[in-house]
Amino acid sequence: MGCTQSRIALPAYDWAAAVDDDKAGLILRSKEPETPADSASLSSSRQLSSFNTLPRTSSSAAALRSHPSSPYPQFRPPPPYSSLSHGFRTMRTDADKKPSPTPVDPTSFGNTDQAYTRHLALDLTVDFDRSVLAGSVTHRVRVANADASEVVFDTKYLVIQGVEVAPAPATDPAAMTATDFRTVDYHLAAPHPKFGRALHVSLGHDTRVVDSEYLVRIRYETTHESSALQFLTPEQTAGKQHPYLFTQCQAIHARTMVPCQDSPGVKLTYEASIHAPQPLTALMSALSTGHTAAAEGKTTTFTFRQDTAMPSYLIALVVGNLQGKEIGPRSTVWTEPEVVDAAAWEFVDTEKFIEIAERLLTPYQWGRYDLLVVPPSFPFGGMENPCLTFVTPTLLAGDRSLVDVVAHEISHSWTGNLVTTKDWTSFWLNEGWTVFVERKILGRMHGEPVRQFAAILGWKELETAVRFYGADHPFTALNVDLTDQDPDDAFSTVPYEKGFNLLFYLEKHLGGPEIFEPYMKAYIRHFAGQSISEAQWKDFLVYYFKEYHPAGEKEAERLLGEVDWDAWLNKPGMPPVTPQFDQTLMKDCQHLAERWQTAAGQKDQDDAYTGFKSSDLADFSTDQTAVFMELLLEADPLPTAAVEALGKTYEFPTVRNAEVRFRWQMVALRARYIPIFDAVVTFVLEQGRMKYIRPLYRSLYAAGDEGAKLARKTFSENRGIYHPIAAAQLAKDLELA
Ligand SMILES: CC/C=C\C/C=C\C[C@@H](O)/C=C/C=C/C=C\[C@@H](O)CCCC(=O)O
Ligand SMILES: [Zn+2]
Repeated sequence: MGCTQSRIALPAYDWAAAVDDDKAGLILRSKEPETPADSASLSSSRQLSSFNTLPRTSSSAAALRSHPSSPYPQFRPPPPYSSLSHGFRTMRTDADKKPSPTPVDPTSFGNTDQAYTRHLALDLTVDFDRSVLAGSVTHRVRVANADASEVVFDTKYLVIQGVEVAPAPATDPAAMTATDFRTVDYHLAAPHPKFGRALHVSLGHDTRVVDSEYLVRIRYETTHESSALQFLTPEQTAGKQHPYLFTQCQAIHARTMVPCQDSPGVKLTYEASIHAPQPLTALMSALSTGHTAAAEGKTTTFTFRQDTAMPSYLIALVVGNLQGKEIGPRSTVWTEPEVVDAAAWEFVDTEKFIEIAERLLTPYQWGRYDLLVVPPSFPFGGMENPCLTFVTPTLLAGDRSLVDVVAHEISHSWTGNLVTTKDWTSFWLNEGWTVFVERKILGRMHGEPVRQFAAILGWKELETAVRFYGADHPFTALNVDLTDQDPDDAFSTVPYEKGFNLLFYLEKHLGGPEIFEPYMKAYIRHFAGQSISEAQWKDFLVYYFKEYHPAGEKEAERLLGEVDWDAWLNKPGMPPVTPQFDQTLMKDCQHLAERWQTAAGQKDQDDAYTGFKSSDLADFSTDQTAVFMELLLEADPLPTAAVEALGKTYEFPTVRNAEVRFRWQMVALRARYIPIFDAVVTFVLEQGRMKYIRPLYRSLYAAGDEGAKLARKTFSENRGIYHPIAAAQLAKDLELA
């Protein structure tokens, strides 16, 4: 069953008032409430706040009022706070105030500098018999340029059936219906192999006025090629009784589900009516506003609203036999009934993560934070769909050891979903920031050595990626040229880990967490609701530290001047600075890996491995076991006897934890250990998370003739079980594309 929540509009935060209040001493003020709901939320939200951990420079008080030299004329910087009180609402994200249409996005045809979507309404029927979505989308389009004669949407693998346009009702900016729709000409451009077909819609009116708005209704259907959608047969689900559908729109698959300006530079709100066969439940990346069963008892209509502006890649839908179990005051975990208890147990710390993130950044903006455990073919660890994060069941380790992915997706509620990269060339702005916040959360939960150790594991994964591509490969730079490139092809751990390391380095270099954490809040507050470029990110960082660095502007300038920005942002390969991570948790991993390598070097000695005991790993965390195995993967391949001893000593062949199982199989494949092949095939057919299946298939493919044949055969015979995004990448990996 869908849940129903009403959304309370948040009062806008008034920086100027905050400055006055700050000077006066203690209280932060919001603007006068605009609605009774605002008033209700405001009365409970005026709170005292402790602050000013960061001394101001002498000029900063004046700067807070007006800052003519600022590259941000409207910017009134926040006072730095050491903590945020719960219930204190800082901002409202409002597409009206902060439209950020981009004139240019290398991966979108949207003419967003001319006309851009502010809101859209979906009305879709889920047809499991034909495996399509069918219905309409209505865009509320705002004219940004008086010369705009058309609006251009992205489409790929869609059947467009008709387009109508009407002037949007001016009296009600939220109204999505009009009586005077008229059919207009549209034109589908020739298909681009990666980006699909631009849909040109004539606005059809003689007078176009900047800021005027039109409703553009497009009737359409998806097709079997629509790569955002995976329809599962009942046999592919845990319950085996009902079909299932889920979507994955990042990076540029939203255009295969709905005609839209499919650029992260455009933020929109949305509403939806989804008609699904009974007894299935539909959920979206939005708040549920109810559901109604049709009179004839065959379908249920589920309705949704997302009132916080977000980019198209965050549109998400799931339809299946879903059951929810509450795991926190604003969180329910949704999954098939067969796994709901296990999922609720695994993710019990969700609320703690959200609260830590709120203290680090700003209050949670999206109302609900629900989790959906998707069937095993989900191609990623998690996807940060607002209000409803999608996660892979490979996180269900039974010991809560893999929930860092949930901390990661929660962090995206700020970095990525509130503050968004304006195009995919700076994907690291989403991911590097999110890994940074995720590890801050883990550090707050489990201590600084755990954060540092997670960073070491990340560094190892970055080294692996750079080794894989080659140190001069353009995909190993933070900024990637995506001209004529499908972002999926450029996707790797690099933006995650190199981006993290840039922020980790800056934090230390600029004076440590006491100085950097207030900047993190300021960054979110300043850019919330916007899509930004890397240049905007950097300008604000420089501006902030020159204004607020406790050692003064000159020292801040000196420190910032020492950063090799070009190497960090534009050069391929490993980062220009190698971080000194805390080694507390690393030493034991290193020691154990060295012992194995020494033993493996004594090739002819029968007793080379007798010194190893299962207790070697008894005190290791999952991350430590993973790093131990990463160290083995970095070194020369182990001899067969060592692989056998390793598996026997630590019982790796029976371990279910996906991170350990994956690395064990990688170590064995690296050694071309043929007895592992069956287990690898079992694992790659059990789940479709690309983090595991792509390296495993590639390694099997590289493990001699037998391995190569088996890899191709396994994939060819089972291609249908994989998500279209994963299947496309695997076909390339195995040279079958
Ligand atoms: C430089 C690359 C430019 C753009 C890439 C943008 C999107 C890539 C696309 O393939 C989608 C990625 C979605 C990722 C979702 C979740 C990840 O955080 C999961 C990471 C891997 C995992 O844990 O399974
Ligand atoms: Zn992420």
